[in-house]
Amino acid sequence: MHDYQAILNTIYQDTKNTEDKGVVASYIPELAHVNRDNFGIHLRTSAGETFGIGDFEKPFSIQSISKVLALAKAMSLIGEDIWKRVDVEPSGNPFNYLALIEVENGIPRNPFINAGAIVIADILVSNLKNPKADFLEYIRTLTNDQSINYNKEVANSEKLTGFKNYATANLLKSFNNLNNPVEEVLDFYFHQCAIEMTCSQLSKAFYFFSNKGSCLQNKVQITNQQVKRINALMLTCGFYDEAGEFAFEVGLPGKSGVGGGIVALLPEKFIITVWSPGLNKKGNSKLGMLALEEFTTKTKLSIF
Ligand SMILES: NC(=O)CC[C@H](N)C(=O)O
Repeated sequence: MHDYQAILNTIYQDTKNTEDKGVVASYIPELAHVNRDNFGIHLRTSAGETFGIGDFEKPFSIQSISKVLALAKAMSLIGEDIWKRVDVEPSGNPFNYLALIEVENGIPRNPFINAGAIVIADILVSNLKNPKADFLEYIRTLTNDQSINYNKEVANSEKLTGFKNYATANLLKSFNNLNNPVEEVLDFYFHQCAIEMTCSQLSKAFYFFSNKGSCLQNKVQITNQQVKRINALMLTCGFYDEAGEFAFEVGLPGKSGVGGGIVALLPEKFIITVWSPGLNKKGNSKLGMLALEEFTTKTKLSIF
């Protein structure tokens, strides 16, 4: 049995004073105000025990971490039909890379690069009655927490400056892989990314990926097979052109966001969430990667 609290404390102390903490994302202007010194780690075991250190109860912008929850919701709505519109291969390119869409005739490489996530957003806009309200409700149900909300300033900030995402959506539309108007899909996508959650709320939300598809309240959200697929995608595509490095150093399925959060999990064992807003060159949390590497090294708990 591991003493998780002691392990988290050690990792926090070891990592906190790293000199190069990376750079806070500023291409979404509203995110640039976040203090780079925030640092929190939270772990939830499958048995329901929880451990935390540092800023694990402070809300932050989950950004691309939301893409995993959006994919899970879309899979529960339309199942295997998703794969007619999005592929399941790692892209080896940055999350907002445009050229591949053109080369591959409008079928994004995977659901976690922006192009793929925008197609998933389109599926949710088509299949949810009140897309923004229903998606928020989904996350509140997964976590059993009504306090979770969108940060409208972050969503609007991205709407004003998200030229590359507009280009992506327009390109997808030109290949007939977007059924709804670009504005509507991106409004949903920017809100989805602008959800604010704490490390402990994210550990709760991702619980069903470590629990064969059943959430905290033991309600089945997606099938066991769908969970296997989503975890496989997190492992191969969750960190864009750094997915290999994350598997190599950490060895867990996981997902990052430019808000500086990373969630990773070991099926039927635990979910661990780290938040440190400074990013490395690939757009993944610098200290988050270091902390998770130390965690799986110390505990020897990885899928390998
Ligand atoms: N990697 C990320 O977290 C990117 C999400 C951000 N909303 C974007 O579309 O650019």
